[in-house]
Amino acid sequence: MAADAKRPKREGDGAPGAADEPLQTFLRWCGEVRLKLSDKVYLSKERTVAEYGMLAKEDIEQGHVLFSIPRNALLHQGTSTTKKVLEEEKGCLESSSGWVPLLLALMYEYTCAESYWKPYLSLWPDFRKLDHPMFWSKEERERLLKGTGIPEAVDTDLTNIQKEYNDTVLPFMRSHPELWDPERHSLELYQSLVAFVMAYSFQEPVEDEDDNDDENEVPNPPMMVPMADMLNHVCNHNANLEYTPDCLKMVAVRPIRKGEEIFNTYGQMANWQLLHMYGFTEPFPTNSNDTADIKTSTVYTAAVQETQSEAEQHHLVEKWKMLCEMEMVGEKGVFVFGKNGSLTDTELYTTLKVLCMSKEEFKELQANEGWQEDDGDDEDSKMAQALSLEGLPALAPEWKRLLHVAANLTMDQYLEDMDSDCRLLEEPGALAKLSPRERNALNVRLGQKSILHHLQQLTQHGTA
Ligand SMILES: C[S@@+](CC[C@H](N)C(=O)[O-])C[C@H]1O[C@@H](n2cnc3c(N)ncnc32)[C@H](O)[C@@H]1O
Repeated sequence: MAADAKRPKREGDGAPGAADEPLQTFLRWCGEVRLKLSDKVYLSKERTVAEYGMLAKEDIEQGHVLFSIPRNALLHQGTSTTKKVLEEEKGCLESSSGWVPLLLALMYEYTCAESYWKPYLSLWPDFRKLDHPMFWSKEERERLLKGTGIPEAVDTDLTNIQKEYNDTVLPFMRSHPELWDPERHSLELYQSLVAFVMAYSFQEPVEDEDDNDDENEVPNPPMMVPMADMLNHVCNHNANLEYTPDCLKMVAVRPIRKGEEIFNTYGQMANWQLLHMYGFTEPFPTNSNDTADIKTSTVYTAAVQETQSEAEQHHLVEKWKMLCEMEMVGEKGVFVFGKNGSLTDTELYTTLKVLCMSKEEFKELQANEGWQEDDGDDEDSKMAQALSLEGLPALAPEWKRLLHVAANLTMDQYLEDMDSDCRLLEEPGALAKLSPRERNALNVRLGQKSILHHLQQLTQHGTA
């Protein structure tokens, strides 16, 4: 038909993604590096939640390997052209983040026309699409995100990025002018690559031979995993990355129907974490991993408010000191609440127990220099049960009261005006009028407020 003949060719006509040249180049490269993609899936920028994503061409059974990536296709400090200097001089590249070697490797590979990873990295010709709060103005962060914990986290990131670049990266680049040029490999590029690593990299879990939680375990450095990082995230994901000695495999964790998007998991992420690290949120209230924090110091403030006499206040100071020494609380510490209750049950349980002790009980605790460890697993499950949502109403009245006051203080201080936010959800079309940043901020705030609100309700009556 004439009309059809005149219709300009759109992406999506013919084979999926056929008109996307960078994607085609990437797929050819995947073949060359022996990255195997199942016939049952394809990459697309259409019908996905955000730019590139993967879709099912046909029904997929649980356990199906969607793709497998040989380890030599992974991009990290040990596979980059810069490997030798990064390895030989690793002592100069230590930093609190542990990301400097990967970032140096990425700066080189991203700007090198002959890079082995060029077809992969060319999928992102610039990083303007990354919209992490670190790229918002400070004023916008404060206005939209006050009280969520994000502005503080971003301030720390920006300070660290600048310091890391000036103190570690710049001197290293200057001593290797054959690989890096500070004019080209600027602070601006470095910051974009930090955001890229935040949102696109993977961290292989440390193999735990003894099967015990070793707090001193050194985490593996992050790495870039081509193809796996084209998958978007939802909490109710349908695929998962498995690590084997030869390759990494993305495996369907439940049956997936034709046309469905393949979703990986980036971990159990609350919306504030998703926004901070990935620049997006899941629409309220769909994120089952959402959380709200109460600062440990706010529980102390609540205890002070509830104290009647000077003598009791004096005891509180002593109790707090002991809790700090026990590392249950701290200046920057928080108690985390999820949709099913406290996620920091040991710390919260101990804090409430100590703060609500009688003078005699506390004296005894001081004399014993802390209490004897109870039977580990049993005690842990008792605490988790007590601080689950069902357990909260049955807590001792004074424990409940402390939690209630702390939740009120958090709500008052940081997350005012819940009603006006909620009204937005009810007004037809109101959400559509918001900018993506405003919508993301609203999802974070509503999630945190609803958890705190629930906590307020469950602890409302000072009696069991
Ligand atoms: C690992 S990448 C996934 C591939 C990405 N869609 C692309 O086109 O490059 C992570 C980024 O995808 C986007 N993303 C992932 N899951 C999302 C979701 N459920 N909703 C909105 N954006 C999402 C975010 O921008 C995030 O920073």
